[in-house]
Amino acid sequence: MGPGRRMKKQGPPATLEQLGLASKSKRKNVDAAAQDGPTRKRKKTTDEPTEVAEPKKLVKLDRKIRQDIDESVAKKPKKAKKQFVNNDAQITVPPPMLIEGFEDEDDEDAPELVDGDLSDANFSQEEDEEVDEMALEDVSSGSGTGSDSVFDSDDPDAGQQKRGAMFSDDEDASDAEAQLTAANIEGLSRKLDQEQADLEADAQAELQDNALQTNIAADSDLLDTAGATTNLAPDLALIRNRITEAIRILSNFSTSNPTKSRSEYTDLLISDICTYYGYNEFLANKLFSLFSPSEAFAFFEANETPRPIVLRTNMLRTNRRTLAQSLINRGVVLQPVGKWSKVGLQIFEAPVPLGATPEYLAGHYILQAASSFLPVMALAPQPNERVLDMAAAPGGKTTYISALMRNTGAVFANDANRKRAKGLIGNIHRLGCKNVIVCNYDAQKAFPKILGGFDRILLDAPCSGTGVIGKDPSVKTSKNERDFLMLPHMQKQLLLAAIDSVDHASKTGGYVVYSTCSVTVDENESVVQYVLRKRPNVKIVETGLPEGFGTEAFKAFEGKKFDEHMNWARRWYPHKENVDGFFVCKLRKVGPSPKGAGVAGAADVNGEASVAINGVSKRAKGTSSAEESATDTKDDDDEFGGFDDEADEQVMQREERKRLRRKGLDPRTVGFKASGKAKTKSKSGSGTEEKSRTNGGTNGVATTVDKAEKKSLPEKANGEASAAEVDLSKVSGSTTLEKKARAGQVVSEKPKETKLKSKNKDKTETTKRGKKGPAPASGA
Ligand SMILES: C[S@@+](CC[C@H](N)C(=O)[O-])C[C@H]1O[C@@H](n2cnc3c(N)ncnc32)[C@H](O)[C@@H]1O
Repeated sequence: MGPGRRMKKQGPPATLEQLGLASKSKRKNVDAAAQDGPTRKRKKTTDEPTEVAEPKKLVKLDRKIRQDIDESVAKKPKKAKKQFVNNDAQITVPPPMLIEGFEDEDDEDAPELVDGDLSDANFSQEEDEEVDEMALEDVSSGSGTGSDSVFDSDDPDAGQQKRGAMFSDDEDASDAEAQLTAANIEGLSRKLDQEQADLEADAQAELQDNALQTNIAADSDLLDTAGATTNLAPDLALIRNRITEAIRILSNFSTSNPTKSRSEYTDLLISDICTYYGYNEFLANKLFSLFSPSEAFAFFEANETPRPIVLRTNMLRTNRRTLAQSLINRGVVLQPVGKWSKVGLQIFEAPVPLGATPEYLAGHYILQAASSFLPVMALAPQPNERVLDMAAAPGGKTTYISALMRNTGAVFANDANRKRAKGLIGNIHRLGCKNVIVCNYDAQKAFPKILGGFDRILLDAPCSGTGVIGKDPSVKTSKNERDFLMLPHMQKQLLLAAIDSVDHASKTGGYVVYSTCSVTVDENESVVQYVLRKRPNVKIVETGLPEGFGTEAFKAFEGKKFDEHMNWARRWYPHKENVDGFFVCKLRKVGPSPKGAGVAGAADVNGEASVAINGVSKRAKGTSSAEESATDTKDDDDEFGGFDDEADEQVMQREERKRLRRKGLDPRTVGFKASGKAKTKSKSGSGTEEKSRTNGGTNGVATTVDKAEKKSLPEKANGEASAAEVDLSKVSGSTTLEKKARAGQVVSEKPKETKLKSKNKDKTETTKRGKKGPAPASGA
């Protein structure tokens, strides 16, 4: 089997050497390894008999041509057969060799394979088959329900070309085709050439006809909008010339004697990009806006080919050197993916299906896009931690996390899509991950409500996939304006949930990594900026990835300014690093989330979701819940200092006055003091009566009223109702809209009957009191 499409077209991703990051001596080693591999492979490839490859090509021929072939075969089969030499005897398996370029440091991460580990690798055959079948089936099942519009950089289905390039289709070749001889092929080739020439001649004649009719053929101005697209089939060569010409002019606008305005050239360029590469106009505009014209061209060009195939060594089962050697023995041509990774191997040629080698089946590696190593490296999970992979299927990153933790601690691998969550299980088994718990929740709603207090969280968010167009060209036409409203909305919700679920007091962590395989600002910097605004207890930290690898994220975009440390987040592009487009941002939680954060951020985005009923801490990990509760009061003033306290106080006082009036009390007569009262309310954020007393309830009235209020609220199984109300004070610092929404929710938390009752009561009391004035305080 020859090199696949991507192997022929793509070079290796830029290594750190190319980025000027590696020492010269190490570079020599890598080069040596790279040279070694291809030489061996070439020998083997030329030795292989050609009849293995040829029938496969012919599978695609149409029926008429097949008939021709059959006829031809019938006429002279024997003569042709003679021309073949059976080279089987000459095929040699390269002897085991020690490969260079795999520094000893590779082994640093290799676990000591103790008996237990090995026994894992040695499943009984039956068990092996079962698990592998499941893994292969699940992994190839692709994006399932609910996530059809979202992308996974490692989804094997998203890259069908990849499979095409790596897996033999020989089984499909029919018997008749298998009998083809070289002579037939030669004849067929001549026939096809002739047909092709005829077709071209016809097309040319047709073009000339059209040109005569429309009188546009001899347009000398390349950048005239007519010409290339007026015909039924666009003249792609002309359009490409126009694209390069427009880029040349736009790149040196002042000196290139333009005949049109800059925006006209830009419009024409984008329109041509749509025609030439097949993007919808909305997406072409969005992507074009990220780059200079010439860089945009490079980006669109790079999207025309998939990225190189990369596999990740599973350090739970083996080490990279051993794995590389085994695969080289099978004729695979490979080299380390770059200095930035100790576990990645880039594949140049593979005469065997990489998804079915004994090493694959034994879980020694997983096929995984190089860029999808990056979020896990940034997350840097530590042994014995408690980690959540919030959107985990099919598990490329989960299993890497598990390996970095050396099978200790606990990794919760969640995915909202049930089918995909099941697929996770196959990979987890195959790779021998014993510290992973798979769950199937909508992370927007579930975390931290059901589980929180994690040391680290990875949110590899569902996204539009604009970074993986090379793998899935359907993105070019399927993503529209609506997607870029819906997806960021979901991403914001998920990221808020992640932040609220991590333990800021974790001794080893307290980190959230946000990543997408999209390059749009809406799904990346804007999402991070949004959560920074909503959660001032979070800050951006450096990813810890090698310097100079990737591009700094935007600090400003189209007039919007982002956080001063947004440049610590990183972007990767197909045209720059030859990896899938990717975004990684690492966040550190430095204080507890607001009380109202139990159902993360739900209120502010859609304005109607419920206020957090329960705080993070109540169900979070034992210690952290206590710690969060304990630090709540302490940290309120410092950690949430960025909140607009004054505005909050006004809202709270207004609410308090309303509440007193509903109770038939006159705020003035019960000693309601605007600021003091608000403070009392704020400090009662823990939801406990005691707390509101000790935290400076100005007088007994506040506590009494709280009690009365509690009674009027519906009893919830876990006594959460009152927490819902007091949460309001903790969710300060949000926008006016959000506050309004939240204020509304607090009210709507109460059952209608209660409101009605309360209204009636007000009425009754007012009637009773008449104009005599408000009821005395003691009546409360
Ligand atoms: C980019 S893929 C994750 C790829 C995965 N991290 C890996 O490396 O193998 C995004 C995943 O998010 C899941 N997803 C979408 N919406 C979700 C939600 N609300 N909660 C949890 N998972 C969700 C999708 O089913 C999809 O599997």
